[in-house]
Amino acid sequence: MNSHSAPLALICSVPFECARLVAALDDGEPVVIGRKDGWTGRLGGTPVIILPGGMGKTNVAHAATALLETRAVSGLVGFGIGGAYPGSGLSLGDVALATHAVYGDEGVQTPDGWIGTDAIGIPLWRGEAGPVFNDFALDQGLVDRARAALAWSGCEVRTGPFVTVSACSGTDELGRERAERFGALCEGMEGAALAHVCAIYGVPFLEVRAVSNHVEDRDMSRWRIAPAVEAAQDAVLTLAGAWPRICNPTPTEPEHG
Ligand SMILES: O=C(O)c1cccc(C(=O)CC[C@H]2O[C@@H](n3cnc4c(=O)[nH]cnc43)[C@H](O)[C@@H]2O)c1
Repeated sequence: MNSHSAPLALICSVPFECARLVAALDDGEPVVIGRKDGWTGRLGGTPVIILPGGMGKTNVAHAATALLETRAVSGLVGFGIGGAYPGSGLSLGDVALATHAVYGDEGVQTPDGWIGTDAIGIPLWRGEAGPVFNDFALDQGLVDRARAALAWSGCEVRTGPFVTVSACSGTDELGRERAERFGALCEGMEGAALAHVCAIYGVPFLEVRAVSNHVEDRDMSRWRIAPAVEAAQDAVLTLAGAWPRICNPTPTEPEHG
């Protein structure tokens, strides 16, 4: 199987984030990957593997590694719900695409505050483009084509850095701090780990999230999980259907970066 006919991997955190995609599969079949339950099939004509890896970095890194060690894929989309940072311009239910997947709390907590792995001097990954510390820059051309496909389907999305945290930012202060430090739109608990594993395996990667909550002093009564779950899956359906165009730039199309 060459990489163009290989399936697109779709990895989320918790099973409710992918339930409607699973229901929409053509020729859907259950599959077990890395001892986790997933599904194969087609969405919008594109072969896909849907795998809810579990919440957090370790779970999705395990799921992605188990998948990429055993199957060829044409790309991997990490998706789900997320918290919008202050100043992002994002509202509940809005969809955003990552330009960078940034580890937001890998590093050192000092008396003067948090510093990243660059301060330690040990990169998390050494790619062809050099050492990567906390910030995995995604393929700008891939992101641009994904955004265009979403816009064409009527879904205008913001693009910008996404932060991945182990401990959710449940205070106004931490939300402002992380938004400013990383110039980020939103946060989740998985994306950078998926970007990291995809960098190791040389797999094209996108992260798409829909806003379930604002990052603020924790108040679960203000979260709107169900509409965000729907919006994220709508976006993934569009990306899956457009995937042949997203992953294969036409020869005349200018590439960024
Ligand atoms: O109870 C809490 O305070 C809480 C904190 C973070 C996430 C949850 C969830 O129930 C959802 C798990 C899932 O959602 C993503 N997510 C959504 N909003 C945020 C956020 O503001 N910060 C970090 N992660 C978020 C995350 O990727 C999880 O997989 C409950």
